[in-house]
Amino acid sequence: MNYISIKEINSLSKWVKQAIKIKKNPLKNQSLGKNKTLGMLFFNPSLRTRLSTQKAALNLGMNVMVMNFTNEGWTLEFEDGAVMNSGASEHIKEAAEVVSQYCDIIAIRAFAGLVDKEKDYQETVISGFLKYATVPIVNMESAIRHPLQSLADAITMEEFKPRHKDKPKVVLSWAPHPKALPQAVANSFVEMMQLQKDMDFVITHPEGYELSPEITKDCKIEYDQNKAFENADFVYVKNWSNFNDYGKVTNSDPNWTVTAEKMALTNNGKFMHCLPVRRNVIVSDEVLDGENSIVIEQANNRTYSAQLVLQKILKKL
Ligand SMILES: NCCC[C@H](NC(=O)CCC(=O)O)C(=O)O
Ligand SMILES: NC(=O)OP(=O)(O)O
Repeated sequence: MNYISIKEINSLSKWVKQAIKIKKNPLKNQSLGKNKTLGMLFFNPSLRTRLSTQKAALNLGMNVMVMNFTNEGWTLEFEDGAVMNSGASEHIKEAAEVVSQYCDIIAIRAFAGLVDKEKDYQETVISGFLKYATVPIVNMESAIRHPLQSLADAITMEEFKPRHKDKPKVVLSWAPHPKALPQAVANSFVEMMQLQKDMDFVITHPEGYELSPEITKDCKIEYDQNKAFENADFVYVKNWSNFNDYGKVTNSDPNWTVTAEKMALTNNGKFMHCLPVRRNVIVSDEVLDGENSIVIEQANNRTYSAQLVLQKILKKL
């Protein structure tokens, strides 16, 4: 079993219940991972993913090895048949096969390059590992998906959803950012929302900032952010760079920053963000530090989302 996309989940509600059970007693399965090794490979920075996934593995009694490819690994070649006479020192074929001999599970973080849309949307790095590794692969944010994040988001919404309402309203809102960021978090959030049975979902972003139509499919899009926020129970905020004008920042309108005035339009809505977040660019201090901000608990749930995934994989080894 691999965990590449939220689509690996057969029943989201069951997985969320199981994760909440793990959260109540995280050390219950400490012998499950005994003598098993998790290898975590990072091609980009991380705080939450690195520590929560490691913590999850330790809760299961696993050994953990972490490697940063950015400064410490050989530059990898991903193209079959490549003549390797320039930058890359090692082909993914050997690298993935070798790492598989040391690890029982390999977890990978490899962001989008945001230059070549086709390459990013083909998931070159994670697909290379899937092709050549001989052990299960876990996605710790790939070019286009961040499924450990969106599972943690689903856990968090279950914990904080209003009990009296049949169909909570959830808004995914774009917000400005000075750098070009990947679409992965937003994509996986959308895919997770498509698995939710009883929630109203709307995406809001400036015109021209549409996500991949293959991912958003039948999702409701509202270009008026204020309208989208009306009566929302959860406001999930994230910047992404332009998908059509690929990887470019074509809008940095500060009117899209989430402020207390905007949150006042919601149904006492909870503020969510995957973190790290740029204060007073994505969201005002007032909202982020306010009592309806659930970003810290959201980050806490990363441990239980990772632990559930590792637990399921370990049981199948
Ligand atoms: N893993 C959570 C988000 C990671 C990444 N954010 C960032 O790179 C923010 C960097 C900055 O704000 O400088 C993203 O958007 O996919
Ligand atoms: N949310 C998240 O994935 O955080 P890191 O990038 O710090 O791991």
